[in-house]
Amino acid sequence: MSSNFKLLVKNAKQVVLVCKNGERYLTKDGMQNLAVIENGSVIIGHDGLIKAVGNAESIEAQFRAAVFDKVLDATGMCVLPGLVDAHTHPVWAGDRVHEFAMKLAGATYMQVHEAGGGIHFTVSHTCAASPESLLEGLRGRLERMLRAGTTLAECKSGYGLELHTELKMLSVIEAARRNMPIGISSTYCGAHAVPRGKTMEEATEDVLSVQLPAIQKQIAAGNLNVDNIDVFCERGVFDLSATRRILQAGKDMGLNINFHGDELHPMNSAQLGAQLGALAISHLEEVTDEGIAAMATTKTSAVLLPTTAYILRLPCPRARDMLDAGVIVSLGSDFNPNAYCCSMPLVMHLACVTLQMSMPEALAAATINAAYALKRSHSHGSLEPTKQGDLLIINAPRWEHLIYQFGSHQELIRFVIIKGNIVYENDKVLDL
Ligand SMILES: N=CN[C@@H](CCC(=O)O)C(=O)O
Ligand SMILES: [Zn+2]
Repeated sequence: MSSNFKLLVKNAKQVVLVCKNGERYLTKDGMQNLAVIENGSVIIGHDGLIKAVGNAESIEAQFRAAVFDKVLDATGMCVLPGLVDAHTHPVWAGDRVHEFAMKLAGATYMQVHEAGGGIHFTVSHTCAASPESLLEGLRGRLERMLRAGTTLAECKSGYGLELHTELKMLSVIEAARRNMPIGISSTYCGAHAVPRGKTMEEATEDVLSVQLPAIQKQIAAGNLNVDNIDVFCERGVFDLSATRRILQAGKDMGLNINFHGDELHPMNSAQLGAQLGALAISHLEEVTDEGIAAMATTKTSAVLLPTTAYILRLPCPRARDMLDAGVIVSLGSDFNPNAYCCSMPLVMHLACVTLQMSMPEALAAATINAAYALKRSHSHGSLEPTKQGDLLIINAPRWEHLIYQFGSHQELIRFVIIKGNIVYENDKVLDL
């Protein structure tokens, strides 16, 4: 007999929907009061979409006669939406463990960068690497993210800074997008640093008249999907006017504006992003009150990256002020050779402890709001009928354990499911 549905996850102690009325993002009280069903079940169809989610008894009564390809009994466990990582740099060669030692000894991020290390070090290794080896590295990192519960990740280029290597990175991201189960939002970040030997003006011209047109051609030919445009808007990197020109050119090509701003110095990046209709701005450690107000008005998401302030010992972004102002706060791992963290559960933990977010706020920021920052919240970020069937099953009696037990996602996550398919199963999870 042919089955009616792909998957039934039944009898979970809690099913965290996050939201249940089709909200595209959450702010203020909405982030504090997440939708949670006690003793719930979820059904996913053959098309990979959620067909029903609700109280276990009523789902049982309603679908008594249905046939499922697979049934998972989640008794004693909790179901959460797949996590969304709104900011990563996962394509590169050459680690920077030696720089970690320098920074621990007192060097700042910009001192390392200006001495030819940092992004420049990664650029020289990435330029020299073959696409095959970059793809192998990317695959391992995305698998690590997936095992930590990430089912949709933003992935940036930006360690090429010239056309050939930027295209190589975007093609590697495209290959992962076509062949791996994890969802990917692809970002062109050719203006991640000013290449050695060039001025900012020359680098800006190269992005505008060489790189962007060539990328546009590849998109039109169906060889690449690129979703977002990014610039590192920072003193000594790209100033406000160069950032504006590049972001506007990307927007004119149909890309979403999603860029690095106000990280090390107040640059008025948030105000610029709001003026340009940016979907999201990342970092914001140095955002001003005016910047916060502008982002709240234009519904530009603030992608906060607690690993950056932690590892560089920077002042933390003012998450509470942003939340109180009604900014759509989301979270990302900022995975890169400077901040080697693939784990959104750990990022949520840091957000709670170092940014003073509550656990529901952190989960909303790592699901529906991160999906909003990638323009995917119509299909991702909550467990609601018609959305993609991406979820985690954790072996704990309350969902908050995923944040509370920091560094323990390997012990907690029992299943990761994407489009109703089990993409990771951990049968070593024991009752703790
Ligand atoms: N700040 C700029 N870009 C990255 C760091 C990239 C790197 O150091 O390689 C970030 O988001 O933290
Ligand atoms: Zn970054």
